[in-house]
Amino acid sequence: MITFDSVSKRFPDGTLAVDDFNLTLPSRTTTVLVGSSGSGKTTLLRMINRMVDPTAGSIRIDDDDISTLEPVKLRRSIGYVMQNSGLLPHRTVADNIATVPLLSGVKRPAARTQALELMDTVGLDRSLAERYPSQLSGGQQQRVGVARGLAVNPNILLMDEPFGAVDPLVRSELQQELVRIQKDLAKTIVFVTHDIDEAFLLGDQVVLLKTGGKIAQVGTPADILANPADDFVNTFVGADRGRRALRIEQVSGRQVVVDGTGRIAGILNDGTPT
Ligand SMILES: Nc1ncnc2c1ncn2[C@@H]1O[C@H](COP(=O)(O)OP(=O)(O)OP(=O)(O)O)[C@@H](O)[C@H]1O
Repeated sequence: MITFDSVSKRFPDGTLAVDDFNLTLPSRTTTVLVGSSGSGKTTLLRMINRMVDPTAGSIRIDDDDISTLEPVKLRRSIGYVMQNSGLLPHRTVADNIATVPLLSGVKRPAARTQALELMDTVGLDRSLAERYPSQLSGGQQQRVGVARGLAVNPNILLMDEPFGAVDPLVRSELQQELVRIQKDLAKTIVFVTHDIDEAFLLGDQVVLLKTGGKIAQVGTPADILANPADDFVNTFVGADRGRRALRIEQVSGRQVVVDGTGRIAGILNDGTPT
């Protein structure tokens, strides 16, 4: 469980990126932070692994106040996946995946074996192990990024717009893959996106943010769709716009999100124990 308790972040130039943020992120579920540009999503995410330290308040992981933990050690114990994958261009796929385990002292053969297993996990053919990032498609690069995030077998996986830069079809494949991986691995995932459809598809808990990290609404996708808190949420969710007029329907015993044209926009987590 990750707990934000009255957390604020003011950058040295005076920007108040996050203003008195309070939230609990339950373990083994996916929390999605969604909001427009500059609402503080990335700042909130980076405070969890101490890439950014708050100027007020505290963050706990289970019972540990993270300000008491050593930042490098903390960072290496938490998976981090970013947009544009952040892969090292002069290292092969296998070496990219094994970066953090190697830094943490895992021996090369063991790290390589594990990297190949992780390629299976994220749906990458092992024959790509010796390629360099520039020899992969954008979607394959993002899969390598996810594998690298999982390489330390973290309890927590932070994902900052990981699928933002790929085309819609590949994006949809990657989203479905993440749903599958999460069903198997049950990590505590914190996922940042601009895209409300992606948020509803992936989130057990969805947090809609306004400027300053102010929470407009937090809840399950079903809660937010059924009872948008105010006009801001309504507009963001697109409840009053044609194609995005999302509603929930039961199909074959599962809850699905259907858009204004009747197209299935996503499947909600059905809460089935894994
Ligand atoms: N290092 C910094 N120094 C000063 N201001 C910053 C810094 N990093 C972020 N900010 C500001 O803090 C606010 C929140 O930024 P943040 O990147 O957390 O938002 P975001 O919701 O992730 O935006 P985006 O979706 O565009 O990535 C913005 O006003 C941004 O300009």
